[in-house]
Amino acid sequence: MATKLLKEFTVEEVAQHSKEGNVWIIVDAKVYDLSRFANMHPGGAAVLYADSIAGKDATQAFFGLHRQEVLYRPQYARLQIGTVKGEKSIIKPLAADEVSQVPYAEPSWLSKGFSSPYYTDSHRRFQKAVRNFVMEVVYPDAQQCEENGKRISQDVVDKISEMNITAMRLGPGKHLKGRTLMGGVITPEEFDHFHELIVNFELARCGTRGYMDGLLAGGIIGLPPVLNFGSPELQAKVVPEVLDGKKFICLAISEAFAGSDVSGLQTVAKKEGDEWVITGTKKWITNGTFADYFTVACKTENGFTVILVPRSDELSTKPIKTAYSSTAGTAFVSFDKVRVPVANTLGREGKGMQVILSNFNHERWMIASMSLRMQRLVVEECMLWAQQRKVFGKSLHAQPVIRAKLAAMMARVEAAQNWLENITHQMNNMSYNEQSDKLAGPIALLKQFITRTGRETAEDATQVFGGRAITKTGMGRLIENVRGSLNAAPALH
Ligand code: HEM
Repeated sequence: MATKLLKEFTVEEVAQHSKEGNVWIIVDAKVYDLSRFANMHPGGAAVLYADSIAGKDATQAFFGLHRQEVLYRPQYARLQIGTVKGEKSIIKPLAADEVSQVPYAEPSWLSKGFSSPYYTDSHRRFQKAVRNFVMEVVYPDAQQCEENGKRISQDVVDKISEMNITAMRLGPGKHLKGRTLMGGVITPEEFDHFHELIVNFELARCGTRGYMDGLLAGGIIGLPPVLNFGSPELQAKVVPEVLDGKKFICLAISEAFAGSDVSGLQTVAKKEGDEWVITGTKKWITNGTFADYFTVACKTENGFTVILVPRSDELSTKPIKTAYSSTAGTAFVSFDKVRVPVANTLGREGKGMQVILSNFNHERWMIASMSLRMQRLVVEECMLWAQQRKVFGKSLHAQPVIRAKLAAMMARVEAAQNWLENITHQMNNMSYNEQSDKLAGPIALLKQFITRTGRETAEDATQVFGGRAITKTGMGRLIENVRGSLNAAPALH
């Protein structure tokens, strides 16, 4: 709504409208006519007729109870009928690519006056482009799917494929060759693991944990074995289909019989001529409900073998209800004598454990980075809420107990960020094999640390937000959503 076209009212004029059926209020120098809305107000009509609210400046009361974005939703924005004469609004919505001014809401390299040895102009250009894209294209879909549990919309898949976001989430490498990244804002040759970290961070800012996995996370962990261990023919067919968003792939390792104990897997592949015949089940398979390909760890005669299995009549998936939104597409997968060519073997027969373990590094690094960015989002939410919310006559922010919690949250994200950036720098300077050899330990420790700090941050945020931290709407919406994933970030397969 263009503010300048609206009428100006004096405070006295607004005060004339303070009764049931005729109630105006002021919020941040804007005048709202709530006469007809009152009966539909989610917080009830009565609160709007209170002497301290009706016909008055209700800015403080409003921001003590609502998210700022409430006022930007079209159905509420149109309740504004004017502005207050001689007063100016202070609160402005952030532009899509704008950096938050809330302390510690952004990694320090994005904050004014800070420098970093890791990020160049290329990363800065790239970060702006990715944030803009995520806020405009991904964020709205994320909010919707998180709520209704539907899988990511194909329109968003097409757009992220056009930007080559799925390809970039696999890290730097040959799969980027000839691809235009974020409309050409950087070249494939420039792209490194810090660019990739930026993609993970910006996506995680959607603050929707189910959708984050639904956002083709299955492919981020399911495609690398094809890229690194598949035959050239298999790669030529499968990689473009997946990176262009035409087909979906997931990683199928965990079973009801064996989760983290990979060596306990019971899905069996038996060779018959030039085919594998696969029988067994897989559980907790992220994106499995809509995947076209399954990167499957199987027990074979001489150890473990990883095999690429296309969906077929003998392969069935059913959704598993989990703690987070079903938009993630978490599946139980059954293989009933599924036949696939031996040419679909990824890596050497009997050497599947190497394929599985080398894949874990990148997966853990990705999960750690997304979890950390969500923790920073929680810091931002808590800081905003602590400023807005008044209790015992002062803002939450002025209460020592709350300040101590905020400080602890900030210290944790800063510590983890520094460690993560150091490891990312090592990844930039090591080959895939060197990373497998040298970084398995550091990355596993980092993930353990970040998921642990997530738990502590979730607990602190719950105390800061009180009962709101367990409601799916309103002020505590984000805290409620991320609580589960911060509490525990298991593997995705
Ligand atoms: C432009 C005016 C207003 C609009 C558009 C509006 C809209 C909303 C919405 C959408 C909610 C649901 C929760 C959320 O999404 O944040 C809500 C809740 C609520 N609103 Fe308002 N509201 C307005 C003004 C006020 C005012 C002036 C008060 C004053 C006391 C108030 C008190 C409440 C309360 C108590 C709740 C329930 C909060 C909770 O459960 O935590 N609202 N309002």
